[in-house]
Amino acid sequence: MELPEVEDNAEFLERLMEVTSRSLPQLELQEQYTIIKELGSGTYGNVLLAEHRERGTALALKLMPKERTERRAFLREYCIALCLSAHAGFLRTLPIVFESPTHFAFAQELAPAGDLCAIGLPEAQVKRCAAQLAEALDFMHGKALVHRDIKLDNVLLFDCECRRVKLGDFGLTRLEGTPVCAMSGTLPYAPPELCLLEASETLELDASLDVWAFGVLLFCLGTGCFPWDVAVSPDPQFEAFGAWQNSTVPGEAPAPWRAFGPAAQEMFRRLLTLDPNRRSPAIEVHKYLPLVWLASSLRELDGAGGLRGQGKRPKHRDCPYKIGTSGHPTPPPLPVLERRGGAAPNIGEAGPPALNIAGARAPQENITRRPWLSGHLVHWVRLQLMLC
Ligand SMILES: Nc1ncnc2c1ncn2[C@@H]1O[C@H](COP(=O)(O)OP(=O)(O)OP(=O)(O)O)[C@@H](O)[C@H]1O
Repeated sequence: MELPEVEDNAEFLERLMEVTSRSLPQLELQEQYTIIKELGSGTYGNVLLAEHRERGTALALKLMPKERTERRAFLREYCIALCLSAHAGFLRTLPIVFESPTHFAFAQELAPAGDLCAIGLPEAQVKRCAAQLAEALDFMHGKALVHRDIKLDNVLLFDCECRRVKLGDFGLTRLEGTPVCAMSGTLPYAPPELCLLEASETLELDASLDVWAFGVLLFCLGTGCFPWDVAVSPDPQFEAFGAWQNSTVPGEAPAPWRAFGPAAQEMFRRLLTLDPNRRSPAIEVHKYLPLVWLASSLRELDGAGGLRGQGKRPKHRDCPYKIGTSGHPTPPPLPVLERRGGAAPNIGEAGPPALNIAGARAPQENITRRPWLSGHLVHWVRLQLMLC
């Protein structure tokens, strides 16, 4: 039996969410996993480091309180995360999903080096991040998905040299064309077209929104600072940048942008084009990888933890592990297991839905990938769709 033809991505997502919802185990807290510590928390929930009691496997468990989370929102985030797992640029989502009386939860692979908030990186590492994130964005944009929350906190590290970084957190991800209101997304990363929206207005989602946030993120990585507080007047940093962008013959770049050489300045002007219709695609960053990014006057600072410009600094964090003599990162020892707040939560294992969104663009070739759908996932999806 073939998978049914799917007319469009929205319909496919809806069906996948429906299938997942019907097979979602409802569990009391049992004795399957031990919660070790909190890895992070955000607006929508907590991410915990958990360990399977019998197998000893560690994973990241995203818990979303039911009192603040709509069932549909949880299902959407899980299904999109699972779909994007096919690409090496995204956190791998595991077929472990459940609801308890108080929470929704799903599991993802553990990113042992945390997120990208330890910023101010040497040029080589910034470029590594840029290359991998551009691939990831190209992949999801090719599937008409807009992440909407590109920021340092949502880039997860698998080593301290940024050889493997992945994008996570698909809580705000929607299909292109979805109308969104003002103030969705994180302020310093929000593009002007979003910042300028009136409360009564909506904007049709477009990949260019992620590209702008990607440009801001790369600036943060290179300098250790945000380029502005918010991308509208009268923010002085943004006004100076806007004037530079609008000038027909661009003169000297505003001060913070002089940390970069001409090639990187051109790249930033393309990623941060004020008109979203003329903004370059994220993948165009690849064109600039062979060129020097830092300004020649500042290159001696490279490798000393990055540059330090002016402006509002993103938070900093120490790298949780050292690079071993082999050149490979040495994972940190797991913390001593300790149970927090009584019984450890239990995690149910549901059959894994998987998603092959219609209209997929061929992925780029220069990055390791898992197959889009493995054999048993195809079998599982077929079974579920037969039962629909
Ligand atoms: N797989 C993982 N491995 C290690 N740490 C993780 C993992 N997933 C998330 N984290 C940590 O938990 C933090 C919060 O995760 P996440 O962004 O998914 O939560 P959120 O509630 O959706 O946050 P936000 O408010 O940004 O939307 C991340 O910034 C990161 O530090």
